[in-house]
Amino acid sequence: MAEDEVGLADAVLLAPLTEDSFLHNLHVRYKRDIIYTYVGNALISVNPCRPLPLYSADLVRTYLARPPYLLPPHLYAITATAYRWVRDRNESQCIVITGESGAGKTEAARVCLQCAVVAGGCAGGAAGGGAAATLVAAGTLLEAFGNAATARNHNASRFGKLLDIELDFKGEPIGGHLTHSDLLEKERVCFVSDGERNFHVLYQLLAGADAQLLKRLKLQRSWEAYRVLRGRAPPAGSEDASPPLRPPPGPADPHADRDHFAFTKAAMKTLGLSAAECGAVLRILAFILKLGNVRFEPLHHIDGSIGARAHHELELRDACALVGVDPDTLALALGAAPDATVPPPAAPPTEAPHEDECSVEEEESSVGGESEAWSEWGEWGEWAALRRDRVLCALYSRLFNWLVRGVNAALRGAAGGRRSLGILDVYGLESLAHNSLERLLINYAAERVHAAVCTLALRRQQEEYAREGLAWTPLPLTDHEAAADALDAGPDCVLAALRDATLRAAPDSHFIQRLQRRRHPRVLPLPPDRFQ
Ligand SMILES: Nc1ncnc2c1ncn2[C@@H]1O[C@H](COP(=O)(O)OP(=O)(O)OP(=O)(O)O)[C@@H](O)[C@H]1O
Repeated sequence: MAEDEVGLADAVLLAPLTEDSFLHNLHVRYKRDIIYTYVGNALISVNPCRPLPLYSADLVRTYLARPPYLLPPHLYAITATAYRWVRDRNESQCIVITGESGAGKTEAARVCLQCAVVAGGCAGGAAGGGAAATLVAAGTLLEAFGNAATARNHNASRFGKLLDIELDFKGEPIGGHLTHSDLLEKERVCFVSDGERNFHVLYQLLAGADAQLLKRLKLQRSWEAYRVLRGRAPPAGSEDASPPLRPPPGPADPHADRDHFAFTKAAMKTLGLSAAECGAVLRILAFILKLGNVRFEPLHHIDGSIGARAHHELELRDACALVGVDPDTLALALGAAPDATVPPPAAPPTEAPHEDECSVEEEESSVGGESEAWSEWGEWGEWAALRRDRVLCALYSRLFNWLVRGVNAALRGAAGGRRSLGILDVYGLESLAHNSLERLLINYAAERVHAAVCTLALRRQQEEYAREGLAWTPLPLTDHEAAADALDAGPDCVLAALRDATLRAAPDSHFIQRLQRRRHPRVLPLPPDRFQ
């Protein structure tokens, strides 16, 4: 049976068009491995969760040569149409990919990029060389540093990105630009939830580095040796190297991390990073792994007060030697005196920053708080651990931004480049039991994109029907815009209240009280420190 005979290739033609008939159509097609279905100009892709023989350079050329309505629905049709508009009409286009986490957005973005690269090759450029190779290398590098295994997706993007591919008048890619939202889920670098993994590159380094490199970086091969990779913190009093409660999910192929390390290194080279820069990147990664292992123990000062001292001092010194930082200065900056001769730093704040920002579970569980002295130490130890985690988050985030700048420098097109073909791959919506500030902002960005898509695809269409006097049953639209407005529009919105509270350095409880006073109809404050 030909593909176009399985269900309907365009759901708009379903009669009656109901939610049930729509889902049934997708299901019928999916059972025959037909994962793509149109809804007018939009394409629905159902994740097959296994490789299908749907992609090839020859097929790209077929879609480039023929109009989309003569061929079955495919991402190539969407990309080829957008590509032709840029090339032939000199109008910039953007392919917007949305869906929840694990839906297949990143894979779809990869397919769109592959299609654009092959199309550029057909236009005269050497596919696989020049800007095309740089674009592919950029994808590989950012996936290594910006993706991680989560409970839902073994390769989840932890940042949103818009890749603009600049085309010349022949349609050949001559450069590009990557915009990322500066919203990398950086807290993952210091704390991984049970059953999840840290950023891929950290495992790749341990699995793929040869013995000499490991030695130079003072690293051990086993990821279990590193707290930031182990996931859940070990129970109180246990050794640092204790196994995780549940091992993080590794890639299906046991050698994948090792093999991907070679791809990541090759991508850095293709993007023009010098050997010295690549070495510095690896040293920073090693520093993160080692500093993450540094814990704190009580330090009794001569004046009777209690402070904190780095427990794994050798690890601290090794880590600092990698990046040229003085370990005593770093220990002091973290609030931990390197030895008793150093005076204790200023008193820790009365209101410690919220655990949302970085978990300190390990230290929390290792301090009993039974005596006054221990509870005092608990505050110090917790504060020092929190600072350590903040350093890790900030460092990784800056490293990531630096890499994105490097990618953009490598992608910079020839002056006077024409319009661009954009591929927007936003974060997937995720609702977890505990949603941190970063997750709130990620979901907020997704709501805004959904709002834009709904406005373009549905609301405007209905307005057009109304203008033309056509009879139709109006579709009830989920109001993504109102959800996003609750966060960012008007003086009563959540983000305005949060900004005020931050500027005043007010504790969480004040922020929640402020939300209570503002009585936003869509925001439910849950004192003392949460809201829905
Ligand atoms: N077209 C496809 N063919 C084969 N497998 C696919 C396809 N799309 C997705 N998958 C599988 O599903 C997994 C999740 O897809 P992907 O990483 O693209 O999701 P996502 O929507 O980008 O998720 P997140 O928002 O968490 O980054 C992929 O790693 C892959 O194994």
